[in-house]
Amino acid sequence: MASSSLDASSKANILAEALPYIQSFHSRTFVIKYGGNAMTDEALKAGFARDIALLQLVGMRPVIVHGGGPQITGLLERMGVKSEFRRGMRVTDAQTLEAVEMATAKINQEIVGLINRSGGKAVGLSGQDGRFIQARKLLLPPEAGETEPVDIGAVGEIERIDPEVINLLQSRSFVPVIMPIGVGTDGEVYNINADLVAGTLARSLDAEKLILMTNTPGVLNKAGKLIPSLTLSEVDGLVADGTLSGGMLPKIGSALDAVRAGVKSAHVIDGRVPNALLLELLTSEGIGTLIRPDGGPHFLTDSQRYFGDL
Ligand SMILES: Nc1ncnc2c1ncn2[C@@H]1O[C@H](COP(=O)(O)OP(=O)(O)O)[C@@H](O)[C@H]1O
Ligand SMILES: CC(=O)N[C@@H](CCC(=O)OP(=O)(O)O)C(=O)O
Repeated sequence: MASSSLDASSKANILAEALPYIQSFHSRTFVIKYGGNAMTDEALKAGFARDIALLQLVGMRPVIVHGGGPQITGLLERMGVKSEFRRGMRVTDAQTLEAVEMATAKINQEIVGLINRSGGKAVGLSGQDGRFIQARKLLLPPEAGETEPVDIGAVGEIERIDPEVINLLQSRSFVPVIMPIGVGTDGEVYNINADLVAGTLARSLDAEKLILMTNTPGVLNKAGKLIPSLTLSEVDGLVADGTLSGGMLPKIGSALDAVRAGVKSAHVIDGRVPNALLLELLTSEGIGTLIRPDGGPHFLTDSQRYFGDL
């Protein structure tokens, strides 16, 4: 946010602008999804960790859910395995699941380490810890030409999130850093899209905001221009006319589910912008796309409907 080239008065103005946000967001929970596509650069990752440490130190309660899609794909390539996706979900056989666990665990510890080195207090966990992300096998509803639901292996959908372990960590001022792995009733391990974990978690924790950090300036219109603000009902049209596609669909589905469930707003922001989080949370401008309620018709009744609509 502040650059060393700024004079003292500009720096003071920036701090003064941040103050009301720091006051009103004190003790509030922010679920931040850190997408694999936003963490390609080491300096950016370190900057993200510093921003998280700063938010924690001023009394806010960030909770991080990270992805790792490109990193998982990279590891599989090195193992000589080609990645396959169905409707945005990775087809996950036993070998792929192993790679998902390895790659996401590595990212998890890297983020935890960077936050801790920046003066924050972070703890890494997967949905297996305390069984807090309870999942079941996801079967994709049949589309045109298909008669049966589609089985894509060990991919999970969330049955329930038990927020107890997160509440406990937050009560002791730790920042939870969560990898997108869920557990079934018999201990089966599931690979879950990280956007879906973040959206459900934001609902369970009654978060102030859900912030989705990715590799685009926000939600773009057909001409490629940033849409600064969207209401729930406006999103329907963007899905119907194909403006939103691919990785943006689970993101928007999660954002809408969260906002409909009472999270005050969701934001899609560009994680490649230095200090993107601070700009979004502590300045009047904000960046990216804000998604907010409108009292209009609801998009997506549940994640099943999202999968069915693809
Ligand atoms: N209307 C849209 N606006 C912005 N991005 C879009 C849109 N429709 C599709 N996308 C795609 O969604 C991608 C972000 O999702 P994804 O690749 O899954 O990122 P992440 O790893 O951060 O979850 C963008 O890079 C872009 O290719
Ligand atoms: C089921 C499924 O597709 N899971 C994702 C989990 C990681 C993820 O969501 O990473 P990003 O947020 O970086 O895309 C995967 O295997 O790629």
